[in-house]
Amino acid sequence: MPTWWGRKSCKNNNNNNNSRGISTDRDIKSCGVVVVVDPPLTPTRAATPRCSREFANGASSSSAFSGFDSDSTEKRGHPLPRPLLSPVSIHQDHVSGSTSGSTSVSSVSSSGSAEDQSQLVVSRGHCDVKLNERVSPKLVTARPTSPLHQRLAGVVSLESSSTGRNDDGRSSSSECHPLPRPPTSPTSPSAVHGSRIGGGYETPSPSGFSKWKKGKFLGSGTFGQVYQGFNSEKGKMCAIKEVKVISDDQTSKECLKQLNQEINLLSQLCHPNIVQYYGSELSEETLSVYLEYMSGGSIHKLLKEYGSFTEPVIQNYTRQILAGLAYLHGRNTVHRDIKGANILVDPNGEIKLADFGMAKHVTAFSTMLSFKGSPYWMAPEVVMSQNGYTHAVDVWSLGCTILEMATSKPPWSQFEGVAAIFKIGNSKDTPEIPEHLSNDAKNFIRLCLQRNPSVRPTASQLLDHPFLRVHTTRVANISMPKDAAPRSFDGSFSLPTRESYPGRLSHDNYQRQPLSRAIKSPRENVRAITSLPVSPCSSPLRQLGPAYKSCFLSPPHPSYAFPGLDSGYNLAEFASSPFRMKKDTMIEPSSFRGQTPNTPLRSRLV
Ligand SMILES: Nc1ncnc2c1ncn2[C@@H]1O[C@H](COP(=O)(O)OP(=O)(O)OP(=O)(O)O)[C@@H](O)[C@H]1O
Repeated sequence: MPTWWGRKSCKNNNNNNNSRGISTDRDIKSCGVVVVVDPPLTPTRAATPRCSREFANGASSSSAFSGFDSDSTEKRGHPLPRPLLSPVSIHQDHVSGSTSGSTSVSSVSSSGSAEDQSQLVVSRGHCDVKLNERVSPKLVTARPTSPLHQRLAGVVSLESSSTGRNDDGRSSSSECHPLPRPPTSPTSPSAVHGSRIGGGYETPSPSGFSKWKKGKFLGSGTFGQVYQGFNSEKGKMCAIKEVKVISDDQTSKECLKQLNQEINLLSQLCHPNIVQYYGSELSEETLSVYLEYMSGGSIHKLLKEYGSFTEPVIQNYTRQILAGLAYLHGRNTVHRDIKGANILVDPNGEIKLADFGMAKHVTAFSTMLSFKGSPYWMAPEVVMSQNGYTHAVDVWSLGCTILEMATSKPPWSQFEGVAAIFKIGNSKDTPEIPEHLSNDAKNFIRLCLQRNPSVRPTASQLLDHPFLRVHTTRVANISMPKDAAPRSFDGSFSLPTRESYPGRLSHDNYQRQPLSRAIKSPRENVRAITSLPVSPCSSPLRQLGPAYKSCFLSPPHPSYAFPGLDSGYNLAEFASSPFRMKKDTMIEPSSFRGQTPNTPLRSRLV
């Protein structure tokens, strides 16, 4: 069994043995990066009764997105409507790699400074707080409007640097004044519960009673344990992600920071293909995050249990992953750790992106130089830490995840950690693509795995790819959520027309198809998608593809043909397309506009 399968065994495990074979700093430095091997976790103390408080999201701060990069958002303003406010903001580029999972790697930035700072900056609304002392519990209750849980702040013990400055150059302040509370969104789960949004901290029960009941253990991640959970007030299931709070343990601090980052980010997001955040609580010794429960577990787990997926399943999952990514990227956020283990599946085959501990907001002034994620899924530019990187890293990782779904293994899994990193970063090779996949699938994967990130298509563009465009709506009785359909820039649904892709109308593999009917409206497009027949082979685009030979052919559905649009993609044409992703456009303020889906917030209450 390849060593990469053994990754779980080294997470939060005292027998932390770095199963990926990433052995020494020296080895990795030789290929341009520094790998920090996990130290074993400090054994956790026995749990004490909960004295739970949900994080207040309510402290108002105009820099609600400051957790991504508060500096730039404050200076430039955020063109999107202000999202729900975040309790804790963390300058993530300075996340330590030192205690992350065995596959987490910290690189040397272009400036030559390793990003393994153990001292972190927490930004609290308007003021960045230098938190290097444990704050007394009395102080916590005296400042109920603060968005940051004071006790957590004390435990995480954060400070920016010895200079007292954040890495963005702004002074840290040890003062933080109470902020007015913002109006709450009626659609927000937290608002309804009155626990997190705008309500300040929930009054802790003297008995330590929590409405969230912890159930069976689901698994360990790099940053904590996950349990099944139950909301005793609402009677709904949830997943509980838990990290022990141990004030003097560096690993615990790192885990807390990652979890806070996840809270911060997830609380801003609402999309059918992104796991929903319900709330969080800090007990005496534990930070718990309550998330939408996905009973199917991860794609990684399904692959392990049932083997590789068939192409229609890959198609369906990929489409949903991309819908989530397009939404995320539309909010200028990069996931940075897309892989089977971080993509959850529900019993109906609905897919949700999870594990936002690595995610990062991209701003006009920052490109990312940190080296985070899982090596086998990492884009070359991440491995090489060259010139920063952008949303394209997720597209590369998606390509790797498709290969993972098709073969049960990530690309280059035959290589040990350092060799794999070298292969990704220093070779010209691209991962092997299985022969059994259709031409559409192969073409799609090749587009994702282009070494030059600037020619990789964006997630939104990939949603229009024939591999996904022609699809079944039901795979094993799976209904495709309408939000997983191609989403146009303004959040409405649309299918591509000749006008939208002027440069992509030919491909050797496909014949020009006759036009049948024009799609009249985005709504109609959605209906056209969701009412398609089940057979994946009915596509007119597949008539010359290998899938035809091995599948039962059903007649083409009229709505598969689009006016003036050929079926295929031409890699060269795509690369020269004006629609291809350019780094500059990723950070243009104008690109921020209109990408927030205009679907109403879903109320997912536990
Ligand atoms: N919302 C959820 N619903 C159901 N299971 C979940 C949920 N979130 C996580 N899990 C499961 O819990 C386990 C640990 O998840 P976690 O996200 O902590 O780590 P991971 O993604 O496996 O690894 P890493 O953190 O290193 O990326 C996984 O098996 C995952 O499938």
